[in-house]
Amino acid sequence: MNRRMGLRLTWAVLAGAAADLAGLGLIAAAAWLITRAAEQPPLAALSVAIVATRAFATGKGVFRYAERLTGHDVALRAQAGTRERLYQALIPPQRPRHGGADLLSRMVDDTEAVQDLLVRCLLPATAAALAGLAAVVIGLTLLPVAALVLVAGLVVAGVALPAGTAAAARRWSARIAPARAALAERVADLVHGSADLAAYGAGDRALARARAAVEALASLERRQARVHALALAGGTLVQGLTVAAIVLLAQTAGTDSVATAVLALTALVAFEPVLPLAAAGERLAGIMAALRRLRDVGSTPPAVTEPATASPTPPSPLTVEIDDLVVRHAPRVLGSADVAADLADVAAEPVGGPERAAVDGVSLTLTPGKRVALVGPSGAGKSTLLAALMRLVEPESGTIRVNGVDVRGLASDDVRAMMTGLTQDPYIFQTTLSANLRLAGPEADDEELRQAVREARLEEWVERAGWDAELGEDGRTVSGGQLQRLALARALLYDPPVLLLDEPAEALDEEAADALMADLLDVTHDRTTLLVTHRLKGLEQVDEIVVLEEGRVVQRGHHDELVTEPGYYRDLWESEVLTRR
Ligand SMILES: Nc1ncnc2c1ncn2[C@@H]1O[C@H](COP(=O)(O)OP(=O)(O)OP(=O)(O)O)[C@@H](O)[C@H]1O
Repeated sequence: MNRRMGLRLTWAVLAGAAADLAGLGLIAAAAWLITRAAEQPPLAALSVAIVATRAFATGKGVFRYAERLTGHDVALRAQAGTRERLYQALIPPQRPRHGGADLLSRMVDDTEAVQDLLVRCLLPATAAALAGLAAVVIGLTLLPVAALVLVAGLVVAGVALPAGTAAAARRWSARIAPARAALAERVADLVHGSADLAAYGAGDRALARARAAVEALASLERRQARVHALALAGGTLVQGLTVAAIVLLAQTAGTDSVATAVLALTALVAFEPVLPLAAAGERLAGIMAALRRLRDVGSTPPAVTEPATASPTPPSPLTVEIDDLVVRHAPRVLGSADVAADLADVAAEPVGGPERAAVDGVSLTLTPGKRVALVGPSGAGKSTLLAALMRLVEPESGTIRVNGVDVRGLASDDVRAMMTGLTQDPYIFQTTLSANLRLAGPEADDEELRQAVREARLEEWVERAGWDAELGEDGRTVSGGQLQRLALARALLYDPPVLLLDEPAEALDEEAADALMADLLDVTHDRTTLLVTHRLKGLEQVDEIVVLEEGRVVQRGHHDELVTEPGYYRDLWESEVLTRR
């Protein structure tokens, strides 16, 4: 927290405390005024109390307004700062530890916890402590033993009860968080899987499971609400007992009626800011869990380490040399990190043993204008190799050099400016078709856009739909083939010195895929390209074909050589030829 925030927070605390003190003063002055007035003294004897009562009444409103204004100002600023830091923590590619929904909840709910920490916990607790202190001082001046009773009551209601509610909330959240996560999963299944559930008549069963999850959560929440209500009732009981004890003590000590009234009413009012602390204690448990989750996102290490001082980007033309590269993915994490954080003690467990290397000693050279095709069965490590080239994963060993410069010495953004292209899961944004393309070329003119669209064989659709057609989130309003071609057009528009293409013909029908591959092999002529593909037709045009299996290069060469060698390539080629007949 910087100095200005600290200052704003101090003002908010002071305003809150002043409002509570004014409330206390108002009751003390009013109690004195009423009881003294009953004794019918001359009016002059009451004038100070009358003015004080008015001043306290006005002051209470003004200070409360000031507290709300400054308190919310400081809390909203703190929340905005937390959100900004979270965004910044998310910018560098990370190991995928949190899913989209989980991150969204951290972004929205957990950052609100920062606001609640200040507005609902820290400010009220400080103001309540100051008001309590003032009430005790008033008590000490009138009847010290009553002040002691007041201290005891305030400590029970303001410290013991909130500590109890915080502990209970921690225990309850350990039971409620998994129930809530289970319900969220059931609802997500119902929403996203509605078409499949309807197709197989499984809707009723899924609904019954969701209802059971609702019931389980509701039952836990009802029990938690009972504990909450008991705690609040306990606070009010302590308040009543304290006031009764003070009145009794005052009467036993023979205190006059004016002082007794002041003592009793001051004690009553001193509890006002203290009683909500039981609810604040309960909220505090959730807030601490949210802050832990935020820290967890902030502490997620970036997927790759940036150099302390980045080397300058080598000038084109570029030669990329991959030498004995080994890439191993981090073990997958069991369950939602969110739930794990809520349970606090349940550490996120890696599933299974250490992962086998996804890329295991691959060497490959891309000279300017050379086209290399990477083929291999699913899970062979093709996309992982592309991810290593784009600096999205850190290799375990081996090197990638561009014109002799190790990519680890370059800023990862600079590496991606040199080597990038079509990724395996392209994302289509909820905006117009042309804006989706311009993502890869904000400066591109209309002719460049049209050329990229032509090269990706997207012309017909663009003509039909129009450049301003609004596309749905994640490309939900476009077909799989259109989505793939749009992403390809993006890559072609960006036109990096080394073009990486991950299965460009994926999700297209045979004819469209053949046509796209033929065009692609045309447009990549003389472009340095690394092409991951499952289709072998046309690969006789590329300079080298590398066959990967279980992360290792098992065959490499030209199409004509590979179709004569027994192995994955020849088998795939034969089955492709057979299906084309
Ligand atoms: N983010 C990840 N975390 C952990 N393991 C991963 C991750 N991504 C891929 N893997 C694993 O690494 C191995 C190689 O995966 P990769 O996606 O590179 O294969 P691929 O050859 O591109 O497969 P496909 O042709 O199906 O796309 C697989 O065993 C896969 O399960």
